[in-house]
Amino acid sequence: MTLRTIDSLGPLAGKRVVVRCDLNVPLRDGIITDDGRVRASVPTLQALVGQGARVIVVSHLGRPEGAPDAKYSLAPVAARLGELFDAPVAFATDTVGADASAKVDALGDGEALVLENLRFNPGETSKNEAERIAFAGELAAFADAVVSDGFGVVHRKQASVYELEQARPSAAGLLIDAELDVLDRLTEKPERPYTVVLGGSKVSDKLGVIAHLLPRVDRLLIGGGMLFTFLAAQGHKVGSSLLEADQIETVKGYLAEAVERGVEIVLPTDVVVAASFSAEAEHVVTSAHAIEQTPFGASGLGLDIGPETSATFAAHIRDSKTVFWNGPMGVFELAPFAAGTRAVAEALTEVDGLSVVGGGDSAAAVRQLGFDDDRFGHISTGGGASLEFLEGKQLPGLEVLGWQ
Ligand SMILES: Nc1ncnc2c1ncn2[C@@H]1O[C@H](COP(=O)(O)OP(=O)(O)OP(=O)(O)O)[C@@H](O)[C@H]1O
Ligand SMILES: O=C(O)[C@H](O)COP(=O)(O)O
Repeated sequence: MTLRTIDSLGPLAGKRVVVRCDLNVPLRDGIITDDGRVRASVPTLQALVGQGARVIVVSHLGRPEGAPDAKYSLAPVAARLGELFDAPVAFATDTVGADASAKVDALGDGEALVLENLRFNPGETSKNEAERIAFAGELAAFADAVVSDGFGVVHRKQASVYELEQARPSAAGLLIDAELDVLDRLTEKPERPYTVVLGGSKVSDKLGVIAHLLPRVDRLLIGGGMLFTFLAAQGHKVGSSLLEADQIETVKGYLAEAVERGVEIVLPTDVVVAASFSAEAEHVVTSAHAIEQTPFGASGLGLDIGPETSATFAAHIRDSKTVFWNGPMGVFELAPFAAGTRAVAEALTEVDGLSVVGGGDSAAAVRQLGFDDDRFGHISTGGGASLEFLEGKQLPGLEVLGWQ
């Protein structure tokens, strides 16, 4: 089955439409450092406003713990949307409280309103279905119809992604549709060699994906925070680098399975190790097998892949016909640790085939490092979501929209 489209909702002029976007953008001191996800949301919102709908935008930002937390406010995002949009964009300081109700009531045809962060409410991410249904019901009270367009979050069974869509007539927005168009090409007979590059810091989320990718890909290149769990699985010490100690046995299993399947898992041979987590920190390039033998000993932190690894990864990428990359190779936000991410991005731009970058921070990284979007086949707004889609999993946020 294919996705239900906005047209299936009938005429929307004068109707209140709640639109679930993924406006989870990187912020530094309250300033948006990459507005890619906001820009990606605009076509759907503009189409709805253009029809005279009353548009109520909902999203999460970061991982607040079910209560208001000023550093995760969507206020800067609402302001940015206002700049990108040809219509006034209001902002409610709560999600389903008095301010939201008053502003929803005041919304005119063809106007837009952003509600405060969904995750300030415990019902959004609750493991308890009844609590999610109750919160979805409060959101649904604002809606005649629901449009789901937060591709980056479709892998989450959360109230606004799954239960809300069942509480009102719902359809997929233009972004989800466009994302699936490209990602489908990666699941249906990708041209080979097919390489997946994994990095980033959501290590436990992404390690789980590897088991499902092994039967599908030819090569996995491992960088970023997750590389240290692989090195530890090979018996190497990793100093104070990011490590998921409880995943070491699982990773040993992946390494063995990869050998059986003839899939190459390519691990770094050198890394950049720093004395502390700071742009000014003293740092050295060292063998990936001697991380604790730098002057920083066991307190050394691996913050990037080294130059030899960058060259190896770049060669594997250039030699592929299909490449999917999720997760920066290092802490690219700090200039001394951005080289690995830059090298991988550069190589992706040289792929003779389809190259896809997925993930909020990965997309932010390539733009921050000066690469134009059009140098890649596609920049997906979903990191974890794209990976789980590529695994061939049924994702809750797509299932409720009719996708099978
Ligand atoms: N060696 C490392 N140690 C610590 N953090 C790292 C390391 N390498 C990369 N990172 C961090 O990983 C973060 C991005 O990881 P993340 O898994 O969130 O990627 P993503 O592209 O945003 O995917 P998603 O959309 O799923 O969030 C960056 O902030 C970067 O600094
Ligand atoms: O950044 C993402 O991958 C999405 O916005 C989902 O965020 P989450 O991993 O906190 O659910």
